[in-house]
Amino acid sequence: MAAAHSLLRLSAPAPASAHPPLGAALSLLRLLPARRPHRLVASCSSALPDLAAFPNPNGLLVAEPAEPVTSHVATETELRENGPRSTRRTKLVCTVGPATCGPAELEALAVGGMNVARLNMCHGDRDWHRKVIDAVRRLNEDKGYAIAVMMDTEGSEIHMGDLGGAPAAKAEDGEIWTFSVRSFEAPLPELTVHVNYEGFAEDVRVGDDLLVDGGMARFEVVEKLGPDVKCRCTDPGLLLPRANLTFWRDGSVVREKNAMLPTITSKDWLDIDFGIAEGVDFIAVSFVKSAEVINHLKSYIAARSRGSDIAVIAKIESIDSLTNLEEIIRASDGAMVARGDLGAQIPLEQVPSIQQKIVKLCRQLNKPVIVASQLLESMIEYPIPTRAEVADVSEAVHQRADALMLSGESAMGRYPDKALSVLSSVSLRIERWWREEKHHEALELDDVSSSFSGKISEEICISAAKMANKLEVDAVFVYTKGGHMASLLSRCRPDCPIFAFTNSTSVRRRLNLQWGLIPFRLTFSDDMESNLNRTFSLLKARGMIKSGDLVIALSDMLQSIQVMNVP
Ligand SMILES: Nc1ncnc2c1ncn2[C@@H]1O[C@H](COP(=O)(O)OP(=O)(O)O)[C@@H](O)[C@H]1O
Ligand SMILES: C=C(OP(=O)(O)O)C(=O)O
Ligand SMILES: [K+]
Ligand SMILES: [Mg+2]
Repeated sequence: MAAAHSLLRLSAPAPASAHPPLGAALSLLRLLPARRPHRLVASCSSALPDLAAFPNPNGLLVAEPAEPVTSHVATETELRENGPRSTRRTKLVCTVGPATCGPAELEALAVGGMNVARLNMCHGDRDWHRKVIDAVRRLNEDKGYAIAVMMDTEGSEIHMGDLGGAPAAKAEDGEIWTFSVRSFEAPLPELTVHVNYEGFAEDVRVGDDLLVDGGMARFEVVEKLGPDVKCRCTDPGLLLPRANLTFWRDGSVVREKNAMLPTITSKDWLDIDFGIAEGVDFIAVSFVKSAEVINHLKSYIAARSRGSDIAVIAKIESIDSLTNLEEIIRASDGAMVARGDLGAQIPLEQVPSIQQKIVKLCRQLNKPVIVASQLLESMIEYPIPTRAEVADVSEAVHQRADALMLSGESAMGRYPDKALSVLSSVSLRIERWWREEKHHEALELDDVSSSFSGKISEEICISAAKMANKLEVDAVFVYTKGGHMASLLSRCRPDCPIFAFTNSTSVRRRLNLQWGLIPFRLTFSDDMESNLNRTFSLLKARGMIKSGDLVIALSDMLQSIQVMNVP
């Protein structure tokens, strides 16, 4: 194919004096690889088999939409109320559980700004999960939301059994409890709990500390009797059904044979099949230890789900993952700082610095990152958070994480909507503070792409983000087929909303997790003029932009940047 030059066009229909920083933007343009040849995508017709495509007067193929642009009710309301520059950039993930699985409760989360609904396969059966997925899809279709679904695998952690149906059990100081790998009929014998992991009695030693839920109750191993391990309670506390167990020796977590447990169990594979069949958007893999398991799952998904591209999120919560962090994140489509289990596997005081490291690494590698667990733990019971929780949420927003997650707060807490609204308002406030302080240029980003054309997209996005900040534009529009250009732009964290248009429904839902992106599914062409006009009218009709707004438009087909006022 003949090499063409990058299309680089800067059109400023308003007088330059109306935008004094324009000169600065022009100087930025010199950074762009405008003189380097690269391939120009000729036509998008082959990517639109379901559409009637016909030549327009310019000889370019224009596709008529087979379905209308998808709307974002919550975002539209935010945009109208706050103006485009001050919409929330940090995305919100809510774990759905008994407190929020009804249609009305789910809708309340949608109204509150939930971007992704998370299903934890540790709990509930597949029928229950199917009903929730259906309810989310119905909300999207009937009420115009764009909520993605994330399935989170159970993995092979060591946990207690169901307590024979009891809601909880209290362990008192000095009591001797039996932790046993034997199965029991309900009701369980007194002071006895079942442990799900066969090798448990072999792995522990007399003198080890046994922590329930990372320390909510603590025991010391005093005697081993075949399958039974006798333990003395040293920190009294409440034992909850299926509570997580870790045992510690000389100040670190013990991983004997349990280090050999598979990351994805046979039950997880069945759940994954279920997730593929139900068309979930993300699969979050618990207790990832290496990149191999991610690569394996990605090829499995590619072989089973033709076309629909499910993103794989690595949960960083196992001590073993910390030595392979970069390799794991490179292999994944995103990561989660799963502080619940992470904090039970490493000393708690190490969690904050590891969180910061993972968030930074993900941004360097252009992967979305979720900060999860106990952000607003006290709101499971109380209508307001602690000051310390607000500071924790602020820190995650300040670190520019893509998303924040609620667990028990939304799954089984008393105030799921209030917890979500705290995440939303703290995000907005911290983002505004960041903007006022003009912090956006802080992080220097290394190259992520290995291909030349990828590097061009990267440079375009970096320049567009700098221009957006300097010119204080109202929005960036990005037209992207596979979503890559949108994520590269989100990675630069520009100080304005990013409207991302893609041909693919699954790409659109995936983009929902990424910082600052407001994704739409829309069939578009190589003719930027027509794309712009159509999207301007659509967003104007929805009150999301207005005539005179200054915007930047990018396209990954033309690898172009345009600056213009909305007509
Ligand atoms: N699908 C569900 N069915 C019942 N309870 C759930 C469900 N999902 C979550 N929960 C409840 O919410 C709590 C917090 O959720 P999460 O943090 O995701 O799980 P875990 O505590 O197992 O790590 C769980 O301990 C459980 O009590
Ligand atoms: C998010 C986490 O995983 P789960 O809730 O599945 O234990 C965590 O451990 O922080
Ligand atoms: K899980
Ligand atoms: Mg976990």
